[in-house]
Amino acid sequence: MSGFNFDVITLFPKAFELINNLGVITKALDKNLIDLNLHDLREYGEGSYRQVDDKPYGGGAGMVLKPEPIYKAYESIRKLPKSKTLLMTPQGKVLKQKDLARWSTLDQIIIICGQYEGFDERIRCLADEEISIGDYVLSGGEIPAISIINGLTRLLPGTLGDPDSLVDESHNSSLLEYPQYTRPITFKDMKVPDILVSGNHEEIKSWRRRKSFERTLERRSDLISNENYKKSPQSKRIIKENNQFMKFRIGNGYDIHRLVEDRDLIIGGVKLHHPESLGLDGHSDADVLSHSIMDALLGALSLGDIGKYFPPSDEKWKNADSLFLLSKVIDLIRQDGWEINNIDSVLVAERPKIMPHIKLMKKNISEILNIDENLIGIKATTNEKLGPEGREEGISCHSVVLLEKK
Ligand SMILES: Nc1ccn([C@@H]2O[C@H](COP(=O)(O)O)[C@@H](O)[C@H]2O)c(=O)n1
Ligand SMILES: C[C@@]1(CO)OP(=O)(O)OP(=O)(O)OC[C@H]1O
Repeated sequence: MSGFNFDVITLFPKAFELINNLGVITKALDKNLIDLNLHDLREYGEGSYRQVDDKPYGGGAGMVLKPEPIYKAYESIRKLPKSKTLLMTPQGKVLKQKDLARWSTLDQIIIICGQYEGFDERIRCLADEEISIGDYVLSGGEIPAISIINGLTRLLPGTLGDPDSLVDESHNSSLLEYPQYTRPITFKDMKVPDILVSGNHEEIKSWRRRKSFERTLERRSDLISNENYKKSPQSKRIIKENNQFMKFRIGNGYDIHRLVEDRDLIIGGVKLHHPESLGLDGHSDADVLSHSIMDALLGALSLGDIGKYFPPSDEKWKNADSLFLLSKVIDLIRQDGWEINNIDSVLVAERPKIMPHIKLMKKNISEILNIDENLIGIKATTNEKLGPEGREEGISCHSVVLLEKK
C-alpha cells in the first residue's frame, strides 16, 4: 500500500534532509504512511549550466525563476486521483489548521517552492492554491513546505501514537490549547493547579475549556469569531470577566438645546452670532458639541452620561463652561488607561454658518483634550428646514469616539 504522496519541486532538495530528523515524519516514512518525492528543479534547467532563472523583463534587481523548468518538473510528476498543487509564496493565503485538515483527505500534495526574488507569473496557473506561512519573507518556499509536510503528516491516520492528542490541541477548535503540566507537582515555587490533581474529571474538563477560552481571548481574540462561543453563558461570563483585554471601545453621544433670546450661542467653546440674535438655552452654557463629545466618551466606557457627573439640579454647574466639564470627563477616561483614537461630530443647525468657525472649535477641543487637531472631525449640516433644527427651534449635535487602551 502506498502512503500519502508529497511531491516537492525545489532548487534545494538537501533542505528536506531536516525532515528525516523530525520524529513524526521519520516514523511515517518508515511505516510507508507517506512518500516524499523530491524533484530537483536544477535537473530540469536549460543548457549546460542547467539555468533555472533569468533577469526580469522591465529591469529590476534579482533573478526570476523561469517557467519552463518548473513546468517540465511538474509534468514529470505522476498525478494521483485526489491531488492538489500548492505554490509557496508570501503572497498566498496564510496557512490555517483547517487547510491541513482539508488536505489530509487527499492522496497527494504537490508543492512548488518559490524563491524570494520571484518567479515568472505564468507559474501561478499550475497551483490550485497559493500558500504563505505568515506575513514575513523567507529566502524560499522550502521551510514553508516542510511546515506543511509536518503539519499534514501528523494528521494522517497511524502517524501519532495517541490519536487523542489531536483532539484538544491549539487551533483544532479554533481556540488555543489550555495550560499543560507534568511532574513535578511543584517546580521553583510554581505549583500545578489543584484542580488538575483533584481526580475530578468533569471539573478538569470544564477548567480546561475555560482556560482555553481565556487564553484565546487574551492572546488571539481574533480567533473567537464563532458565534457559538460568544453565545454560551460560560463564554459570556468569561468575556465579561476579561473585559480588560478589550483594546478598543466606541462611544456615541447626542445632545440638543433650544434656541432662545437673551442667551449666548456657544459651540465648541466659540461664541457665534445668530442672525436673529438667538442663543442656546441650558443649565450650563449649552454647548451641544462639547456635550455630545462628553457623552460619547462616557458611553464608550459604559460610565453613564454627563447628567450623572454634572446634575442640572446642582447650582455649581449653572452657566458652566462646557470645555471645563470636558476636561473633567477626559481625566476620568484617562484614569483607567484609555486614550482617544479619534472623534467625529456633526452639528445640525439651519443657521448660523458653522463652517468658518470649525478651525477654532477644533483648536479649543484639542487643547482641552490634549490631542492632535487631526484626530477631531467636526462637520455641520442644515436639517433642510425639517424638524426642530430645521424650524430653528434648536441646534443638535451627534458625536462618535473611538478609545484605545494604552
Ligand atoms: N449651520 C450650518 C449648516 C451647514 N453648513 C455648511 O454648509 C454645507 C451645506 O449644508 P447642507 O445642510 O446643505 O448639507 C455643509 O456641508 C456645511 O459645510 C454650515 O457651515 N453651517
Ligand atoms: C451640562 C448640564 C450641566 O448640568 O446641563 P445642560 O447645559 O442643561 O446640558 P444637558 O445636555 O441638557 O444636560 C447635562 C448637564 O450635565
